[in-house]
Amino acid sequence: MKGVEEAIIEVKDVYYAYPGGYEALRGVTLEVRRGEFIAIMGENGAGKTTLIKHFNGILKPSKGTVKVKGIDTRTKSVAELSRIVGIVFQNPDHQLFEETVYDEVAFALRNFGYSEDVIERRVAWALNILDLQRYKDRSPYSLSVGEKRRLALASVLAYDPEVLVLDEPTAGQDYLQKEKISQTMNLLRLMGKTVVIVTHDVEFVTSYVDRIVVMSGGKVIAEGQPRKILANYAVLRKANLVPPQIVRVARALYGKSLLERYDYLSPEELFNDLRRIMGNTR
Ligand SMILES: Nc1ncnc2c1ncn2[C@@H]1O[C@H](COP(=O)(O)OP(=O)(O)OP(=O)(O)O)[C@@H](O)[C@H]1O
Repeated sequence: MKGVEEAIIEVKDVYYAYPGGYEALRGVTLEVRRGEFIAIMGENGAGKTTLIKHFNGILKPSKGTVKVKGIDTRTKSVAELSRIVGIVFQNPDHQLFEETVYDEVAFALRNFGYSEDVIERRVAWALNILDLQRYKDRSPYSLSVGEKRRLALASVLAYDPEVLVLDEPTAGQDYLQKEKISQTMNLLRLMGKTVVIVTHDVEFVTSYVDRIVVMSGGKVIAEGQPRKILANYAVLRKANLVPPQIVRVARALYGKSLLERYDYLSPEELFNDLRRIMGNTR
């Protein structure tokens, strides 16, 4: 897909030092293309959250540039950029302000001046998708952590930004709710959205992303298709990531040297390949 879609976010040689002086980004260059799903992975403290905070201008680079739809983020307010790039942060408590779940999801829509009937439809749609409709009259603070995280996602989904950035979307979700998040990913794909997911969840990314960007020590240390990155033990080790189960099975079967050749991402791929090798067509 390289070179075909236009870049919607362009990060060019960005350095960022927090006020205390700690340099959390040390020369990051990255392009996110329209309609692409990418995962940013890396060990704790690698700089992932610091990087995504540059996407809607909460943080501005100390050096280098970040452009959103060709516009330098230094020239726009966070409110303006947030209409294009909606971020769902790791800690939902920082994003919930309203008295009811309904009002929480309606908040941005009211700010953007939508009519009440459009707001009502959009809120119901987003709450349904994330299995929160039954809580619509409750206080956001009465929800569990997993529910609060889904509520923060519903709020961003409802106002329909072009790019959605999700920081650890599957953390704290049980199996069923993880499925809800997965369905939401499929929906976003159908809607042609651009999605950036920050995650440590190697199993989750195998199904949803076109490209993985691996960060370590404030730098991008590798990027590429999931099947290449997730079979690269050296990169994964550097980023404190455990390879997906299927990669571990393939390594146990074929050994380290053949892992590049047998870069399965699902049990079905491995099974079909085994059938092919064994000549079993039943
Ligand atoms: N407000 C701050 N002031 C000073 N240093 C900070 C601040 N916020 C983050 N840092 C530091 O910057 C580095 C990068 O942090 P960041 O939150 O971007 O990492 P991360 O890759 O998102 O980690 P995690 O996987 O734990 O969420 C860390 O060493 C962190 O301690």
